[in-house]
Amino acid sequence: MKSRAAVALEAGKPLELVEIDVEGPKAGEVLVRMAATSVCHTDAYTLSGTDPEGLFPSVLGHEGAGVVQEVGEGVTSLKPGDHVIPLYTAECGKCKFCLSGKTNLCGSVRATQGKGVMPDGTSRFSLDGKMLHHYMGTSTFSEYTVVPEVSLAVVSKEAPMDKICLLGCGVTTGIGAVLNTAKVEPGSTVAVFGLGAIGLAVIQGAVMAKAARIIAIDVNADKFELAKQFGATDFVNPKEYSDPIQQVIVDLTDGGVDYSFECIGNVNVMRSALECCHKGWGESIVIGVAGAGEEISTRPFQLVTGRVWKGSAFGGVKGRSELPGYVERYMNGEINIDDFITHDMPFEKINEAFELLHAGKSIRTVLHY
Ligand SMILES: NC(=O)C1=CN([C@@H]2O[C@H](COP(=O)(O)OP(=O)(O)OC[C@H]3O[C@@H](n4cnc5c(N)ncnc54)[C@H](O)[C@@H]3O)[C@@H](O)[C@H]2O)C=CC1
Ligand SMILES: N[C@@H](CCC(=O)N[C@@H](CSC=O)C(=O)NCC(=O)O)C(=O)O
Ligand SMILES: [Zn+2]
Ligand SMILES: [Zn+2]
Repeated sequence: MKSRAAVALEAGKPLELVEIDVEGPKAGEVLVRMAATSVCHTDAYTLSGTDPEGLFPSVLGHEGAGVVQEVGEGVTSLKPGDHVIPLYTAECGKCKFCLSGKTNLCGSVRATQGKGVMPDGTSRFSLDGKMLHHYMGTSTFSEYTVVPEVSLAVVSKEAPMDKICLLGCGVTTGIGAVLNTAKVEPGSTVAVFGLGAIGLAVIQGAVMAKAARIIAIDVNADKFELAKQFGATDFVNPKEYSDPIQQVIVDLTDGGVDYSFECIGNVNVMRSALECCHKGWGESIVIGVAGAGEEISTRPFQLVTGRVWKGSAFGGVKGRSELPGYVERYMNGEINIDDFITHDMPFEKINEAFELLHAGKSIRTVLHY
């Protein structure tokens, strides 16, 4: 079938709006018609060419929601008409990871996902007869996409897809990093580096966890107003200080924070986020994604003296079993998604959405198919 899509033909170039060919679902696969998608910084990162797993040409996009059109052979947990959120972190429920009880990472489709193909090693997308790669197992920048059954969460049909698409990545990642990865306790002091959708969702999670003090840090002061609305209590622009930012935060907090979150993807800030943690117990959670060849460093003494460095993928959330609950919590007002959406546009304006993100003018732009 034909499908409207925005294709990443080459690194560093705008997406091309074209009609691609999409093959029907094979065994264990599902054809989904996307209703809405948003642009996450990770899409921009891959498009920039710095993602070591980045492949071109490809159909990017991983923050979306849609409706099942057709299921492949052997698919039993979904049917046409179901509303779904594609998951870049699958949940098969059977692999070593899923059975460990220790992680939300799933091993069932991750290897082929990273190679830009479906689990059978082939692609369902082509343009003028030339194969296009899939992306993150989701490829939400095509109106029709094919996704493994294990990479789809079935959610309520009552929920607006142009809002809950943000649960496919940004909102869930930030809230989950606080509640599942850090397990922030009431009364804690929290520092959040980077106030895009991920950082704002961390702030929302910290409020849910009843943190006493939430320090919002960004080099773009325009981000502070929304951070305040989400519940941040202190605002720090590193550009206004000559001291290293970790020293500024340590001085502000009588020795450092209980928890810090890096929501940028900058390895120097990752170091600052660790070093602003309190001696003896402070934990720093890396959420940001850094480019090929980038490495983190600190003095081992920082860890010897009790600071902990951790990472978080999709907020530690198991998508198939837990995302329907996130949707319910949005529907009953416990989770705020609406305030992340600074722009709504038709899908055809997707390159404008990337420009707004790069310029620091948007939090999330929702694109409507
Ligand atoms: N681990 C995971 O599961 C996930 C990771 N990510 C990653 O999280 C990061 C954030 O994503 P978004 O919120 O979509 O990005 P964004 O671009 O909307 O937000 C980044 C924010 O960081 C700020 N910033 C940049 N340099 C800074 C510095 N030196 N100090 C302080 N603030 C600075 C920017 O002004 C901006 O407000 C990206 O690296 C993305 O790839 C995103 C989703 C899931
Ligand atoms: N391809 C990248 C990996 C980037 C990465 O870490 N992705 C995050 C999600 S980012 C979403 O916006 C993640 O969940 N990672 C876990 C995983 O299994 O990929 C690279 O190679 O650096
Ligand atoms: Zn994302
Ligand atoms: Zn699994």
